[in-house]
Amino acid sequence: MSPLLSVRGVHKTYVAAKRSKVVALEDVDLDVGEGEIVALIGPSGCGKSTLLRMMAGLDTDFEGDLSWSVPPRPGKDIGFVFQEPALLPWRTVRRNVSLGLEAQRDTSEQGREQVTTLLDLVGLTDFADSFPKELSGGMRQRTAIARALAYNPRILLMDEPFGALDAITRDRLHDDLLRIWETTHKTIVLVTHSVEEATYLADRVAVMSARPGRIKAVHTVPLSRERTPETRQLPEFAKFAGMLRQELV
Ligand SMILES: Nc1ncnc2c1ncn2[C@@H]1O[C@H](COP(=O)(O)OP(=O)(O)OP(=O)(O)O)[C@@H](O)[C@H]1O
Repeated sequence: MSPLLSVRGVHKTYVAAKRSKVVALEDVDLDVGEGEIVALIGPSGCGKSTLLRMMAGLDTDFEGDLSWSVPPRPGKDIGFVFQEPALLPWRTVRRNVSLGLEAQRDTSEQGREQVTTLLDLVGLTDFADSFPKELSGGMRQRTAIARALAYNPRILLMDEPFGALDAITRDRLHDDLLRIWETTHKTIVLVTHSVEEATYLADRVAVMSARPGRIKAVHTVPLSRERTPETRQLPEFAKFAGMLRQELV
């Protein structure tokens, strides 16, 4: 079966201040299968966010090919979650989540029900009428995840979505994301700095090397798809995370 997204021979050079050039990505190849969770890890500045932004269609100024089995419809098929949730402070949680639907002028009953279902899925039903300032960091990020899912994108691109959270909240959100995945089977590409996060969440982990960013290796996570807090205690978990850590040095 052909992958949902195929990245082939991608090069990206930024022209920075004073016309100095930064080669951010060099000869990057990567496949992302339908329904797969792929983690991108690598040292700071290796081009993870750059690659994700290309996948999102936010950066089209590069060499190489990025092809989709079914081309994504702009504003509909790609959901993006950033490290900072960037919610609109004057809108309630429900109205932040429904933002994408409103932008598409979707005022259907089905759209409203989808928002209600998502609020339930991310555990925010009781906070639907709260404003962002009344939420914890984890709740804000849950709102951002629900917002990205509201228009039912085919792929969810997440750029260090849990990086700003404390360890306990982060672990909880990992389980929330896996629960969402079990319900939706969304394709997810996740940028992270954490080898544990990559191991716990992903089917495959792409390890990138330092500048210029290249894909050094792509590993299949040797764990069953069903991940529970006990998974973190398994010897295979520690061994795989340890191997990733070694690859990053
Ligand atoms: N708009 C830009 N103009 C010039 N250089 C840029 C720009 N954006 C990124 N870069 C450079 O491209 C390289 C890759 O940046 P990118 O943000 O993709 O890395 P990253 O792996 O996501 O980093 P981090 O893990 O620290 O978030 C870095 O050297 C960065 O300085």
